[in-house]
Amino acid sequence: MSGLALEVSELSVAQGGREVLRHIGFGLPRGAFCGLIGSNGAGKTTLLRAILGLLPAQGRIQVNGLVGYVPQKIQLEPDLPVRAQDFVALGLDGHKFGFALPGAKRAAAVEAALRAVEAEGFARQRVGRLSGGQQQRVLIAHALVRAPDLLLLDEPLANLDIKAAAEIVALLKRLCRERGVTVLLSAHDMNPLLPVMDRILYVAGGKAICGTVREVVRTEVLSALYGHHIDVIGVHGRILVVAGGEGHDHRHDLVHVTAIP
Ligand SMILES: Nc1ncnc2c1ncn2[C@@H]1O[C@H](COP(=O)(O)OP(=O)(O)OP(=O)(O)O)[C@@H](O)[C@H]1O
Repeated sequence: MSGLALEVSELSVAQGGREVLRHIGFGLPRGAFCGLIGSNGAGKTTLLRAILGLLPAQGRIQVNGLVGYVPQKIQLEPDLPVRAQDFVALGLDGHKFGFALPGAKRAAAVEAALRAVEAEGFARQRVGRLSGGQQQRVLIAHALVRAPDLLLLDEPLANLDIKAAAEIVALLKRLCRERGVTVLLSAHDMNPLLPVMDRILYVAGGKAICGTVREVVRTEVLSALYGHHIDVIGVHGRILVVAGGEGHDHRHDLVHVTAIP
């Protein structure tokens, strides 16, 4: 059996008639924590949706196991009469499961997923009334309840404060370590992920490069990816990735990084 949880080669994906990703390829080892990093519009959501088979794509995508997905920006109404534990149980009813689990097994699966994200304490509260960080835990438990091998998360740290984001990152890292789950998590800021990333998958200009942070976050590597000069600069214990060049749109190209491990 392959030691890879996900293998992608020669993948091209178009959105609205435009090729957003062009001939990208990478592999993720089982149990790896991989940050999918890129500016807004770089194609992170497109890649995750292609892996899920939700978008037509050219090339090869092989997922070795079951996939769980935490989509971007779910809005949960405060008055939605659904408790956190009920929401997690809905994860068992996905069309791919095909049959209903008996009650006791169902309850045990929900309980295990809630425990994995340390959400037992608010399991009986209405999901729409939980804090952003608590809701994110419930969304992860919803994706975890079928015990996926590969967990895809689309910008799960957006809208969280630094502490809540760090807690989510730590619990995801624990899932990698203790359960061998492979995590692919998209973010426009790699900063909060630096302490945990085994791999970084950096997307820019329709291309992608995958490796360790040390291998990828380098002036020459990112310059080649962007197709113009990039500086990776250390400032006050942080590292800035700065894109320059005449006629280039600078708005999204400053990425703050605390340290290269
Ligand atoms: N349904 C669609 N129809 C047409 N173009 C689309 C569609 N969805 C996305 N795009 C375009 O594809 C490109 C990649 O979008 P995508 O959402 O994958 O980027 P992203 O890296 O996830 O960015 P963000 O962080 O802003 O979500 C963008 O230029 C976007 O405008």
